Amino acid sequence: MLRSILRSSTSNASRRGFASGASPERKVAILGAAGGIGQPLSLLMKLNPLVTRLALYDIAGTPGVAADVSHINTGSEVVGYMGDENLGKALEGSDVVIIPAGVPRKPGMTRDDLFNINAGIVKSLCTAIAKYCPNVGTSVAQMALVNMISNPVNSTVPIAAEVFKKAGTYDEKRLFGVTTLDVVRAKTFYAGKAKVNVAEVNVPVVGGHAGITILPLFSQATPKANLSDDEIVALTKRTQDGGTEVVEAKAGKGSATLSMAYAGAVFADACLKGLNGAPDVVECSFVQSTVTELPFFASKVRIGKNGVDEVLGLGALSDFEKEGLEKLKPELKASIEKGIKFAHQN
Ligand SMILES: NC(=O)C1=CN([C@@H]2O[C@H](COP(=O)(O)OP(=O)(O)OC[C@H]3O[C@@H](n4cnc5c(N)ncnc54)[C@H](O)[C@@H]3O)[C@@H](O)[C@H]2O)C=CC1
Ligand SMILES: O=C([O-])CC(=O)C(=O)O
Repeated sequence: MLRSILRSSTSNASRRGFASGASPERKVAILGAAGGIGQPLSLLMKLNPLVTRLALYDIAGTPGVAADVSHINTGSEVVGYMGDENLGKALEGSDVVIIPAGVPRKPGMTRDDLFNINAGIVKSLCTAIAKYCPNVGTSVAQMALVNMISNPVNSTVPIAAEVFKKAGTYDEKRLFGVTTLDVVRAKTFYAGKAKVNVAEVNVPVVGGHAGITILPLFSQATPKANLSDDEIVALTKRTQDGGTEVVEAKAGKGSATLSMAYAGAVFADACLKGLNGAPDVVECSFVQSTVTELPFFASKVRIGKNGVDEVLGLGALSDFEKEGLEKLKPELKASIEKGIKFAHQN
């Protein structure tokens, strides 16, 4: 896996940076870098050759994580920042800001049960991003690409959007909810059931990032396989419950961290490639959208030099997927509205 990230990131085309002919300097900041996701994600971003500066921020523990990661003999410079007073320095000049800050679930909790704590954390971090991150090297102030991992993603992304709107820095092309782990799981589970090479599998996952709002489109999965309706129903449920499967297995010690760090690294790598002008960078992500009547929705997104180049449509859906789409809308709508309301009232 590590090799595949490295290989994909070190192809000659990526390293050349396409448009400029030289690999551009890229700063990545990780907020929540000392946590269960943050630490392995810091490691994976240190291995990414598209990164030249890595800023590791947390309220505690980052000096140790940064010292440790900084000894790895790859090209990027690593700096740890701890405490609110250093957040601005961590953020300044960032091209991509990844946010895995906040509390994880325990068995019996939903992602929405994290709202009360994580909404405030995300709001304060996004307020700082709006203040410190507009890149100043360009004629137009441009926000960093924000990769939101903190749950509940269905609400934290709308919160971020409202914070940026209030600050006058909102650019809908630059805000991404990270739903890559749903795709990673869908690929793994499909490959196992269909008995195909997992490295060749593609499965779009649309909707949101909680329970039934996670809608894998196995009818579009490639390579094609003749799976029964019952097998598709079971694969769909397992993908939707993938997070809970890990929460229960960890039995009170948190939620997915290692697979999430991998997924976060894949998504951040796609953002860096897009910024650098690589062609055809497409990943699923929860973004501002007109694909359905909901203001935010996860679907395939083409990422380019300014962030979202194009939000791709859903394509042909099976009857089972059409039903799943209608079923998820009320929950997703409520989660989005909850986030917006929180941002307005706090
Ligand atoms: N989008 C997705 O697919 C996934 C999202 N998650 C979510 O990611 C979040 C983090 O999960 P873990 O890393 O397992 O939790 P963790 O508790 O291990 O780490 C969270 C880190 O955030 C830090 N933190 C808290 N407040 C902060 C603030 N104001 N500024 C900066 N850092 C702050 C903590 O000090 C801690 O180091 C959770 O909300 C979890 O639900 C987890 C897995 C998948
Ligand atoms: O389930 C959780 O709480 C963490 C998460 O979002 C995931 O693993 O997909």
